[in-house]
Amino acid sequence: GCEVCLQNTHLTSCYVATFFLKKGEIPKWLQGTLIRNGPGMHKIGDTVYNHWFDGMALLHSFTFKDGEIFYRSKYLRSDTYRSNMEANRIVVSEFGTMAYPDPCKNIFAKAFSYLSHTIPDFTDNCLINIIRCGEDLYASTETNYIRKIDLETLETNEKVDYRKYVALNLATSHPHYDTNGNTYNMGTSIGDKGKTKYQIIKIPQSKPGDKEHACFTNCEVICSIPSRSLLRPSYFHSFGMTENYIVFIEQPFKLDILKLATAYFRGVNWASCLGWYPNDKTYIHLIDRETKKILSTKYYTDALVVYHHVNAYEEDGHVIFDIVAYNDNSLYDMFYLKILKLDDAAFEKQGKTFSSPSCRRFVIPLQHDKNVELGTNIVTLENTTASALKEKDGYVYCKPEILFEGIELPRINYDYNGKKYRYIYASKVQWRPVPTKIIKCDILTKTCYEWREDHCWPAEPVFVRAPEAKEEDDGVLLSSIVSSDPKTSSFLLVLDAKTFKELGRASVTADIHLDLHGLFIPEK
Ligand SMILES: CC1=C(/C=C/C(C)=C/C=C/C(C)=C/C=O)C(C)(C)CCC1
Ligand SMILES: [Fe+2]
Repeated sequence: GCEVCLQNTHLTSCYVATFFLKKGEIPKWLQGTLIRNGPGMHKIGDTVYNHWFDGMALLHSFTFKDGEIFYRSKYLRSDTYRSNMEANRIVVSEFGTMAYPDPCKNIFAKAFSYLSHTIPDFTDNCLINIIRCGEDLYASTETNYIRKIDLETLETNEKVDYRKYVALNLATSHPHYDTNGNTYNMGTSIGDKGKTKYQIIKIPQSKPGDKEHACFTNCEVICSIPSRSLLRPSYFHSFGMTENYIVFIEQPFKLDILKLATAYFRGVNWASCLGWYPNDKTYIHLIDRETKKILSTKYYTDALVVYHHVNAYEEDGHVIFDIVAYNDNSLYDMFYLKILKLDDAAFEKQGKTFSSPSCRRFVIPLQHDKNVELGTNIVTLENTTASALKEKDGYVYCKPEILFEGIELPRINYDYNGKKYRYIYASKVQWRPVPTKIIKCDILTKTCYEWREDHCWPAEPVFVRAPEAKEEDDGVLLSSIVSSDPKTSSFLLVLDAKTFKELGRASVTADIHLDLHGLFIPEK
């Protein structure tokens, strides 16, 4: 293991391994590849990144074939990776680390040339997720770049720049998909004619005979939402989508564009351009997918920070959405490597506490009687304590119901995305950001199943539906488990999603890295 970032830094080339130790049974119907992404290298030459989200993207995959599992891992060959390797030091800036490409040249001359561009050229170190656009898979981060990858070999292909097709400087790593194969994503357009706006885009499915990148050339802006503040658009990591609406949360965790434009010059990292405004409101925007318009009612809630939407759906004239939210912005600070490295005692002593995530349900009434008195709760749905109080001037103050405490990296059976659903699969976090358990939460009964084992750090659990699934939880849950004990190896865990019983596991000879997100691609 690596003393800097708690994981191996030696996987510089393709690592292919067959699992050597299998316990239990992997269902024969499970055919396909789980492909995942996350930071894997935090030291290059003598230089070290500051933040866990800075590490060079390391792809890995678990291929299931007739009850056997094959493992493969490979660093994403981004332009960033190549430049860093060639220089044998960090030369491209990442979220938490500012880098200067050429130390021999005058830093100020460099800074001025960056300033003249306002928005600097961001990294293509796509370390967060794997997304599907058309027929192709891409590694993604939150800048304007995504990198096409090969599912089978994990090789890196071309770089796609969203800006060539739509006005987007940042885009999320958590798109949505519909059953026709279209992809929906959201991002931020900065400084285009002085107008900062959020954009919802639709990347259409591929059709036979399509040209290369047809899905991007045919990409369509569904809706533009003006930012409340031109110089401080809200930061966002994901969004929600129901059958008829898109849910966008404009939170008081904001990106300062002037700070961003001068960060090189000032020698500070991108992370320092994010600001938390606890006295501001959090605005909830609902966008009608049919009319492409934002609903005029001004729904809002108290200041919060959200990264992951869990799911959203409509019921009896309400939009219901579940998110994992925090009371402040401490999460990104917790992932500085100097904090992650601390042992429990030192962690406690450094004073900063980690705002614990909670899964919150918001219930938004789409219509209400115009004559109801101010202060009335206009939620008419039963079985929820979430409320929406009518206020003057078209404002509605929404108060969530807390569904579950201490969960992150939520996943669902994606067949139920946008629909009424019952189960959330997630990682359970206690008072440190590294998860120690996998959990299944039943929203209906408010009960949970948990899986844990000593020295095990489980990754985000991915649900895969069984072939003839009848119920929402008919399927398996896949999670790669990193062992924090050097004597035991890492493994892939297969749980029965219904009972949460272990079906099987397969240990790998290679070190598995702690990752972020991924996708299961069924065998065609
Ligand atoms: C490089 C870069 C960014 C990168 C953000 C990243 C890499 C965020 C990762 C978030 C994760 C992994 C959250 C998990 O919950 C910004 C700030 C968007 C804008 C400036 C340039
Ligand atoms: Fe995420």
